[in-house]
Amino acid sequence: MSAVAIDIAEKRFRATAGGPGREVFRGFRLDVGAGEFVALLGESGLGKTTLLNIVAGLDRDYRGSVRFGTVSPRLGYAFQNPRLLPWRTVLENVALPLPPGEEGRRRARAMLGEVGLADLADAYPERLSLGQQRRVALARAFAIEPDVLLMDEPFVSLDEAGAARLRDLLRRLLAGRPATVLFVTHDRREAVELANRIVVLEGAPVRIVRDLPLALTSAERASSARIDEVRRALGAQAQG
Ligand SMILES: Nc1ncnc2c1ncn2[C@@H]1O[C@H](COP(=O)(O)OP(=O)(O)OP(=O)(O)O)[C@@H](O)[C@H]1O
Repeated sequence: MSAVAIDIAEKRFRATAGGPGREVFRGFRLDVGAGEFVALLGESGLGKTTLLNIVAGLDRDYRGSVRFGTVSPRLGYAFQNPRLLPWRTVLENVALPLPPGEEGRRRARAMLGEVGLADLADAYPERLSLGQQRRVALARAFAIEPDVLLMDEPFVSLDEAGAARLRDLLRRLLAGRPATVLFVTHDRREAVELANRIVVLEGAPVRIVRDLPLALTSAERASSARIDEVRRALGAQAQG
């Protein structure tokens, strides 16, 4: 049984005074197996965020269904923008999805330690660099020990070294707490380094044009030559 079975018969945004209506999905299906790390690649404005929002249950205005392999799965969501609450401390931001009280704060503190930000627990988000804010967002997404983790370009706008450090961190976090991951990116290198399945999307409406399983060893993932080879194999459809 799939961990996530997505079946979107139709999703459209209605026309508003500011713009035309748009059909984003029609007859779209994607099944994700338990423990898979699926990278979703596709052009800007295609519908990738909309897809994650539908899976997360944040957007219910569509025809179709999203089914999960477990009853009441825990969903973690790392948004494109870290979306930290500026009036809450770093610790309070990580504790947000946890039950209130001392146990939640203890878990949030432990997560902050795992992402290397224990020292900043009492700071406010405005003091943090973008890379640190993204670490906090990761800590918050992992704090609930998610069964399914949705990630929307979580490392965009960082320099290459910063993004590489966060990719390492994500791998370490997942090694400790395996989850099924849907990871949106524009970056083929990032997809090849992280994923064990790459799904290339085109549209509109969104359709799957490549669905590539990747069984790379960690040594192969660290090899630029091997990564370039897979990037080429992905073809011209994917950017990055
Ligand atoms: N609330 C909304 N109302 C109307 N149109 C919307 C709304 N949200 C998204 N859209 C439109 O739906 C399409 C898909 O948007 P979405 O944000 O899902 O794309 P995306 O693939 O995630 O893009 P990017 O890679 O740039 O983040 C876009 O054309 C967008 O303008």
